Amino acid sequence: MQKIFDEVNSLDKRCYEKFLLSEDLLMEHAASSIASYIRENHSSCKSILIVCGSGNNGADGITLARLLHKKFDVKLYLASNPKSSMTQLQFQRVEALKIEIINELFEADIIVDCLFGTGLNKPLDEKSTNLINTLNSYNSFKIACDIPSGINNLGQVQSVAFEADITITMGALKTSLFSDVSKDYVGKIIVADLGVEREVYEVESNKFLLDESDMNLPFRNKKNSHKGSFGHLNVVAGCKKGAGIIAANAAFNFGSGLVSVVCHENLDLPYHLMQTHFISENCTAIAIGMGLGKYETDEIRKILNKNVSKIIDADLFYDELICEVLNQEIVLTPHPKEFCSLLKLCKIADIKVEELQNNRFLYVPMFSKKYPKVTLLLKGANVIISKNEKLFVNSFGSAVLSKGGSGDVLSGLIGSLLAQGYDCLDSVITASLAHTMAAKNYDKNNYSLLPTDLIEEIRKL
Ligand SMILES: NC(=O)C1=CN([C@@H]2O[C@H](COP(=O)(O)OP(=O)(O)OC[C@H]3O[C@@H](n4cnc5c(N)ncnc54)[C@H](O)[C@@H]3O)[C@@H](O)[C@H]2O)[C@@H](O)CC1
Ligand SMILES: Nc1ncnc2c1ncn2[C@@H]1O[C@H](COP(=O)(O)OP(=O)(O)O)[C@@H](O)[C@H]1O
Ligand SMILES: [K+]
Repeated sequence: MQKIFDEVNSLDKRCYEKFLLSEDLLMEHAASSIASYIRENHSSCKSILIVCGSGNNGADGITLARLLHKKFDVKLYLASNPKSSMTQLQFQRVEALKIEIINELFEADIIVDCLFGTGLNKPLDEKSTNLINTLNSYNSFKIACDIPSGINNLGQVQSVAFEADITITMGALKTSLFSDVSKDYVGKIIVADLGVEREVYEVESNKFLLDESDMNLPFRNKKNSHKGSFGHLNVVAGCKKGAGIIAANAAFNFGSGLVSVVCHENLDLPYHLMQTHFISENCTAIAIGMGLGKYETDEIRKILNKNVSKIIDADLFYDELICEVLNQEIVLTPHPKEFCSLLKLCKIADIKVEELQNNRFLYVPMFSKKYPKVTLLLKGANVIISKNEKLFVNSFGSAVLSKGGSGDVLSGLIGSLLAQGYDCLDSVITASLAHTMAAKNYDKNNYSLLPTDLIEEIRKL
């Protein structure tokens, strides 16, 4: 996993003070990383348009122009006059080189966006909005320097933002790159070193971006085993029985030794799933909430108080009963609307989905601070997983998963790992990664995935 930071100004400052690196040197490395990327990946491109603002993000762009001058046909567009001292210094250097400054935007082979970086501190004016809209309308290959212009430090986009194919971000990963909103703008993200290795530049952090290698699949290492060695998951099915059956199916395919669907009615289940009318005596984990609908409160309360691992999803986030179990070591997997209801029920905030989506990295820690024993997975384009003080982002998901039933598969995967003895956080991290990797491996198209296709891909991981 890789560290993520809410801000990096203090890390830049630490480089000046602790390692005696100058701002000029850091900037040279920033620009040099983009130059190397272009030389290595787009050597046959001809024209490069670098669009610069008045601050140090613009200064990165002006520096880049100097580095690429002559090797490529570089044109600089200055959206405003150089303001910061570094921008002015870099500008004097390109003036000495007589690099061409243009006043009209054009569809170059590559566009590098150096308009605003981490210094964006107010909404874009009409001129910047139009400029970014024009750049977005071009078919050029688009590179964002540090962060796509228009995304602020909270990962919000007020009007428009540069739609990058790749973001080359300076020094370390920033939280703002991983809001759900940002996902449509950042493209691929790579980190550029700023004169020291990343591990030297970075300090401690409690936020992490998950890598594929953080997925710890349930391989069966024990030779002397039987079905009971790999747990027994009980999936409680409610009025929308399909949800429970999908979850149960996902769980069985992810290694749980036994999976039973708990339902008062007799169900027509696939042969590998068992049915029980009440929670099994020997169950090692319970998945509940998916498609639950109306249920007898006392019965649910009894299930929620059973002393086994639990994953709670969907309808239970609208029921006050949930508040009774938030001091347990449990897993909760709400989508944004369900999380808003949960926040309201536990008196943390009364907000609309839009407010949550604009501030996911604010409300998730608020919840975890109040309920440190709960492992929370907030669904979304970039899934956020949080336990106690630590927060993890899974950015591998895609719109392939925007389908009814995708969340039920996820609940089943988490339940499966809980049943097999994983702790809550490990279950959620591995299940979430498996869920998104499986979706990534589905190669037909990005619209037709069925829960059964997703489960089929899980089988192949
Ligand atoms: N400090 C350092 O050592 C380094 C800084 N670097 C670059 O510096 C950037 C940060 O530079 P700055 O702090 O100068 O900030 P920016 O270059 O992001 O922009 C800030 C400037 O734009 C103005 N501004 C902010 N929002 C605006 C809006 N909506 N409309 C019009 N003007 C607006 C500000 O008043 C300020 O003049 C980073 O993103 C990174 O690209 C890198 O070169 C790495 C090293
Ligand atoms: N655009 C997207 N990018 C990444 N993941 C997505 C996207 N859309 C949906 N998902 C994932 O799909 C799942 C949907 O879950 P949910 O909304 O509970 O569906 P359901 O209840 O119908 O099963 C979540 O894990 C969510 O993170
Ligand atoms: K930028």
